[in-house]
Amino acid sequence: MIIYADDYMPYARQFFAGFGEVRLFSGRQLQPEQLQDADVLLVRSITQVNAALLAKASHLRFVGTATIGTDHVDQPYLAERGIAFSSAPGCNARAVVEYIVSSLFCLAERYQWSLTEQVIGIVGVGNIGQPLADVLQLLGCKVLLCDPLRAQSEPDFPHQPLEALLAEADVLSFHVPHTRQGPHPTHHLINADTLARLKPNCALLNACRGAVFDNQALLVEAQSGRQRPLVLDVWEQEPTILLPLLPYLDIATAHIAGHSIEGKARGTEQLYQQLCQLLDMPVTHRLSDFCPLPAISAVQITENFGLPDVQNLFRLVYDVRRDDALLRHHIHQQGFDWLRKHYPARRECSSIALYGTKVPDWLYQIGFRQA
Ligand SMILES: NC(=O)c1ccc[n+]([C@@H]2O[C@H](COP(=O)([O-])OP(=O)(O)OC[C@H]3O[C@@H](n4cnc5c(N)ncnc54)[C@H](O)[C@@H]3O)[C@@H](O)[C@H]2O)c1
Ligand SMILES: O=C(O)[C@H](O)[C@H](O)COP(=O)(O)O
Repeated sequence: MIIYADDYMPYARQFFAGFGEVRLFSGRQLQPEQLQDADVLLVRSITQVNAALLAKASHLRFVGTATIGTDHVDQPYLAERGIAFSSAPGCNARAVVEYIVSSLFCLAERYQWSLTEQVIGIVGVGNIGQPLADVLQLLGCKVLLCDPLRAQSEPDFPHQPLEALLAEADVLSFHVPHTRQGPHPTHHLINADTLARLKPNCALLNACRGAVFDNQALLVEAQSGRQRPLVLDVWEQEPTILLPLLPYLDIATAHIAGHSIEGKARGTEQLYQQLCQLLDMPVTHRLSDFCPLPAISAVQITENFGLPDVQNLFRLVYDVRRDDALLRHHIHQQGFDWLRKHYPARRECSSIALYGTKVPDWLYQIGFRQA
């Protein structure tokens, strides 16, 4: 069996070598000729998987993407060809939650907000939006949820229409897939019209897909003198991003919200498990076999620990300002893809065990580990 895997997929050889020969490729450079003998294709979000790419892949049985988003894969085409497909739902959801929480700490410090006084709207309440809402509620924030699809299938889901969030929220964070069709398309949900309906200082955060925000409309608004807090991890037309927007952003990063070591490696592990199932093979590898020890693995919490201290604890694990500085420093010389390929190690809260006789339960609920 020949397995083609993106060269930026951690532990691909370790997980997949038992199935056959693993060949690595560079995500944006993959050509149809390379896939002539491929049985399995494992990609990340930068490879467009469609009829053109797979034209010569006559042996292909399985395509996997080690990502949550699937907008780069033509799934109907795979189904037509009888090629099994799997994504990695939830693999890096924790990392994205921690990216947003870190961004909110940063905005709160910069603008001297009390987070507990902010109304935070979450658009898209799935594998990322729901735990984000839970964490923010544990931190004492008021949260409004918008997810019309969940509202349809779950009668008790506390859905508020987007209109309400636009009018009431002090912060809006988006966690939807990028869609152009269906009853609730998300393409350019934020555009000139919706921007005009927001509170003037409403902060906008996008860590889902670039085209959920009309980037040009953001630039026009910013250049007109209205400067709201803005956080962008994802951009239209990556890797060629709208550079004139950069000076107006509070936090700008290179589509790395989900790039914790755990998040990326879980993606590989989930695809490995899917392939084992498809081929009826036993699961013999686990992420814990490969994941390195974190640099800091334990913290002592005393009885004086309170809500205001959580920001310091959190910053021990992840501080989004590091990634913002990396983008601003390297984007002109090295570029967007280089930043993603050379992303420095980052762990999740679960890598830190908390010790102490009175560790508040909510710290574990936020994601830290029990010693
Ligand atoms: N920046 C990153 O590194 C990164 C990492 C992971 C995922 N993502 C992106 O985030 C997206 C969300 O991830 P997830 O795991 O939460 O996905 P999910 O499928 O679990 O949840 C998405 C939710 O959005 C809802 N939704 C769809 N259309 C909507 C609309 N018009 N308005 C409001 N809600 C709508 C769905 O009902 C669903 O509950 C992914 O599709 C992916 O594109 C980005
Ligand atoms: O959808 C996802 O899971 C994320 O956008 C993912 O983190 C993208 O990272 P990439 O696959 O491009 O490295």
